[in-house]
Parts: sequence; C-alpha cells; structure tokens
Amino acid sequence: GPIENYAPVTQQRLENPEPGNWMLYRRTYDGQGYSPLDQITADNVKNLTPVWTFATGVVEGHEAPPIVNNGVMFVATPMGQVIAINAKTGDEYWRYKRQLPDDLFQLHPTSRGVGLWEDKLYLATTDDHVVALDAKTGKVVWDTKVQDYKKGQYMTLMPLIVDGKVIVGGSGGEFGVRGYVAAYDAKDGKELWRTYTIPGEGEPGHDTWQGDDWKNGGGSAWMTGNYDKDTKTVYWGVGNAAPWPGEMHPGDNLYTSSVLALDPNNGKIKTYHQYHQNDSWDWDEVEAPMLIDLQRDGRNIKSLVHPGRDAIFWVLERTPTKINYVAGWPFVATDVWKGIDAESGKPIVDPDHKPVVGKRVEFCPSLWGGKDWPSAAYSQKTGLVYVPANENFCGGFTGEKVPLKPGELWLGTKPEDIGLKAKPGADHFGELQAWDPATGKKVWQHNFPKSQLFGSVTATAGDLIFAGGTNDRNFRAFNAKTGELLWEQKTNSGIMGMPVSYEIDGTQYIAIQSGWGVDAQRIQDALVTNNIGIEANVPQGGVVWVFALKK
Ligand SMILES: O=C(O)c1cc(C(=O)O)c2c(n1)C(=O)C(=O)c1cc(C(=O)O)[nH]c1-2
Ligand SMILES: [Ca+2]
Repeated sequence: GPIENYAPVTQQRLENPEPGNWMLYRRTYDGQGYSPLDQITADNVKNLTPVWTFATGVVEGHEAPPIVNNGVMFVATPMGQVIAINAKTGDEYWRYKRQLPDDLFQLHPTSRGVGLWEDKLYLATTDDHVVALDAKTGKVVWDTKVQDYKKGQYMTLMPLIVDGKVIVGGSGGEFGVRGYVAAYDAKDGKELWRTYTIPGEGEPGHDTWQGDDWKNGGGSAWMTGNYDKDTKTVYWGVGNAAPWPGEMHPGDNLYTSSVLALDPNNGKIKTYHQYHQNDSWDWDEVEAPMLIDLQRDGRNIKSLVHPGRDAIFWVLERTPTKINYVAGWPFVATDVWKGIDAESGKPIVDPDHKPVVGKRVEFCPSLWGGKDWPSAAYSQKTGLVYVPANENFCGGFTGEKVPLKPGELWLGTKPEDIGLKAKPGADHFGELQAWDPATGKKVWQHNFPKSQLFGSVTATAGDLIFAGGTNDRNFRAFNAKTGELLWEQKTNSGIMGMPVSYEIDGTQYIAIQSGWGVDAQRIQDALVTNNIGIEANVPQGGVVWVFALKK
C-alpha cells in the first residue's frame, strides 16, 4: 500500500544528508561512498546477521544501491523495476514494472538506482526514457523519451538530482552513439539542456576529431556525476571512443575518457580533464571522480581522485576554472603506458599495445581495465581510498573496419574476438586495495585467488569496508585500517551491487542487493575458458539483504 509520512527531499537535505539516510548514489555529493554511522565496528561486526531479505524476482545484474529516506527503501532492479520497501520490516509498499519493448536488445541489462526529489523519484531506463514516479504510490507522474533505443541509445545510471534538475547521461559507446549529459525539470520532465560530450562544429575541441568521426565517436556518459556544492559544479565521467581501435578516429578525441566540469544550471562545460587520448581499449572513464580535501606536499588540495579503468590512479586538483594534473601511478600492472608526462598529465602510450586495424594486439589490463564502473570509496576516518581492482587480466583483439548500422554493435572488432586472458601462473585476480591518496602509498591489499572483484565498495565510520563482487557469492566486511577480513556471509547469488548503511530507531543497518549478471558474468564466462579450475556457474536471481548486529 501507499507510504504514509514520506519525508520530501530538498536541496538542503541532499547537501547535508542525515547520517541515517542514503539518498544519493554514493550517499554524499562528493561521491565518497562513506557512511558516518559507527554502531557496527571492527570489534562487533562478527555479530552482523541478516534481519530481512526480499526476492526481487528478477535475474541479471542488480547493481543499484538500496536508496533510503527516513525508513523507506527504494530498490531499482534490472528490467526497469522499482520496489518500495519498509526498510525496517522488509514489507513491500509498492512495485513499479516498466513495460520494456519486445525488440529491445539490452547489452547492459541493469539499473544503478533511483534519484530523489521532493515527493518523487526518477528512473533512467534501458529503453531510454526518464520516468518520474510518485514516491508514495509508485504511480507514473511523467515519462520523457530521451533518445531512440532502436539506435543503440540506452541508460543504466542513477540520475543525479541538483536543485530540482534530473541529470542523466546516455549509454551506447559500443553502438557508435554521440554521448551527452542532459537535464530534465523534476516537476514536469521538460528537457532543460543537453550537452554533447563530443564537441560539434565550431565548438572548442572539435578539432581533436577528423572528418565526420565525431558524429559517432562514442563518449557515452553512463554513470552518475558528483557535485561540488561550493562552486556549483557537476563532475561527470565520459566513456570510451567509438569504435574501439583509435586508428579509426585519429586525434585526441575530446571529451572521450575524460571528466567534464559542468554548470548544472545550463549544462555549460566549465573545464575538463582528459585522462587518456585516442582511446582504443574501451576504457570508459565514467566513474565520477571523488571530491576529497587532501594535504599533499605541504599544501591543501581540493582534489578529484579517480582510480581509472586505464589502470592509473589519478589525483587531480579542481579549481573553479581549471582541472590540474597532480599525480598518477599505475595501481595494477599495465603494458600500455610507458609513463605519464609530468607537465600535462598525459600518459605515454606504448604503440605495441594499442589496438590497430588488421592485426591482433594484446594489452594489459584487459578491456575491463584496472577497475571498471564499480565504485571506489574514501574513508574520512582513515584518509584512505578503497579500490575494487583486477590484476593479472589481459585482453586483445584484431581491429576491423565495419560500417556503422544504427542500433547494431559497432566495436571495430568481432565480438567473439574479445575476451580475457589470465596471466599464466597468476595466483589471484581480484584485489581490494587501500591507498593513501596524499602520498601515493598502498597501505594494504586483499587478494582473491579464484575470482574477479566486480562490485562497489562502501566505507563506514565504524572503520569497516563492505564489498561483494566475487564469484563465490560472499558479502564481506574488512578492517578499514588493516585490511583484515572480519566477516563474511554467503548470499543467494554473486554480488555486483553497492553496499549502503542506514539507521532507523537507533539501529544501524547494512543493505546490499545480491544478483549476478552483466559484465561480472561476462568476465566469469571468460575466466572459465582459461581452465584455471574456478567454479563455472554463479546462480542468478536478485535478493535484497539487510543486516544488523544480533541483539
Ligand atoms: O560505452 C558505453 O556506453 C557503456 C555502457 C555500459 C552501461 O551502460 O552499463 C557499460 C560499458 N560501456 C562498458 O564498457 C562496460 O564494461 C560495462 C560493464 C557494465 C556493467 O553493468 O557491468 N556496464 C558497462
Ligand atoms: Ca564502453
């Protein structure tokens, strides 16, 4: 039934969220993925126990954080569903099921969550609409078509809400779209602005493309941005260039594999930083950088921290007019970069490991990178950044010129040609890493001998790090200071969701969706072909799990 006493969401509440709520993708606009709740600690986490579960009835990858506003939980699942649940009891209030078109091909069948504003919530769908639901009843308030799913345009991200604007970015880098970030009026769904991530004729940066390449150059913007409330700047990550081999789109290819600084009022690009040029590896740099105040080399830096898919841990400085390169270092082994130019921050490519047309080229890490979209976290207590990384994976493919057919995959290689190779003799793959972003030192690392690590990480003030992401279905808690594994719980499926923490009536809860699929499954399929003795089958089917300390 309908929700009574729903707490409307305001800009003031999003900017200063109550400790017990999780209303934004990473809880706070700075993207840190940190909960200030500290009832559950490194000492007592061994007593963490399930209090309720909820089967979503949906297969495929459940990637969304359970969003919590004053005791009400909103869970987005694959296939366009949203479930409103009493966060204390696990009882359902309502469920929204989108009717997806029969001919919809979902390359990435998932949703990363719902955004909140006043008494509504907002879902971006894989058939490329933004839908506003009444938070109390789940009834559709408005439904706006963004682009045409028949042209390979879709959305998987959780919308970012700033000042009543619903900000989204499109997917489709593997279909040769031209990426964009767009804002809709939270009240009525009217489009307020749209900024293409690839500059058109006459716009700055257009000359980093040749001919008509820019029209289908990729640069999809398929993850939620972060927001600097002091300078009113949105930081948004941009994806790979299309098609994959850089030879097919000569130039630096702005703003692919970059971060954009946008004015949320009009979508104007204030400034940008491109992590790597002429992307050729499908290395989307879409996870928005975390906004962290750093003390580095004796100075205060308002930083942007981004452990990249390109295997480099990036530390940048944000100023109102410019983003400066501060430091970068590889956080997993890579043969693609020979170094980083200290002045410009541009990585120096080794041409032997850059895909070309007509010849197979191998490169490390694989096309899933040192870290794909699953989020890193920052703990304000330890001052460390926690990275879900993958080591000992390489990839390769033979570039091939194929004509673009709207709505069909346009990779610049045969899909069966891609895949992943485990380095011979590798003793592990997934790595949960803890880095000090101020010094560039790795403080600890936990290795997963038989699994990739493909799930987001969350930090809490109880000095805990929560993560799933492995093919053994476990959900885990680590000591944030030492990396010691303190607790684990086997769940129904593999976890590629995002852990959150919330509080009701004095009890701290941890919530996660377990539901394997999308690229965690694709890496699993590729791992199995490497004959390294890992469990082939990870069962699918989504379940929301909620934990608290045993009383
Ligand atoms: O270029 C794109 O537009 C695009 C979109 C998405 C997506 O929307 O999920 C993914 C990717 N690329 C991608 O390269 C990738 O590795 C990936 C993994 C996943 C996932 O949900 O596990 N999505 C995506
Ligand atoms: Ca991509």
